[in-house]
Amino acid sequence: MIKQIYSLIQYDESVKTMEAGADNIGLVPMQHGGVPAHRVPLDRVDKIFAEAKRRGVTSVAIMLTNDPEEMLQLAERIQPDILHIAGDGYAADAEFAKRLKKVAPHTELMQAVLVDGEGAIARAKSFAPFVDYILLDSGLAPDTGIGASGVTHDWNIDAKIVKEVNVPVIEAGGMGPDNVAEAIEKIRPYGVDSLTKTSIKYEGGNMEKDIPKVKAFCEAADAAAKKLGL
Ligand SMILES: O=C(O)c1ccccc1N[C@@H]1O[C@H](COP(=O)(O)O)[C@@H](O)[C@H]1O
Repeated sequence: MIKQIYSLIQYDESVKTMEAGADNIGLVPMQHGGVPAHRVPLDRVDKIFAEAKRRGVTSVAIMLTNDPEEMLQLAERIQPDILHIAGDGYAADAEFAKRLKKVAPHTELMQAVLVDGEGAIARAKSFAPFVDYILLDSGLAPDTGIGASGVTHDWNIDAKIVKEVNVPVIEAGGMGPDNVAEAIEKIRPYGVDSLTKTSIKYEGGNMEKDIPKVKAFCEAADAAAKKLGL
């Protein structure tokens, strides 16, 4: 079971998050869009992703800008393992996937799908022919895009998507140590993702990872997957 942990900001907390069991680490490289306090300067992104590579941890860069040209420039500059598109006004298409391969040949593509009703099933299916992963998430906010809501959505829809879409699915949205096992049992995803419930949030939008909670999340996910033989 892949455990994907967002949103890393500092180098030290990134190292501790990897040590706590994260398989994928996600962050917001400096760009137009997203929560300002979460944006990471590119020289620090390089340092964090180099350490991830050294440890065999997958690096994920989330795109909250709605400008595909800015996304491609960032992908070319950063060369993340996965580019995660989650803006409120632009979603990946086949042409974008082709262009991404040209500028970042080793970068895989992950598209966030807002699960706001049964219509999410058709949306997820429409991305499947050209993305490497689908991430199912909750909450759409102007400027900050799909996710970071800290709330769950209808897991029955997610379970249908996992069965019907032939692409690995990462489950996100309000996931934490308290509910990750239940989500895995119900949805049977390829991976699970957590931000809010494994972070300490401060006034003004600043936050840091809560390392004991990251560890508890990873352990609970692994135990649930083992129990189910996943
Ligand atoms: O990571 C961010 O800063 C971010 C900002 C804006 C939208 C999405 C973002 N991250 C993604 O949202 C999920 C779910 O968050 P939560 O656990 O419900 O709070 C997060 O893990 C990222 O995939």
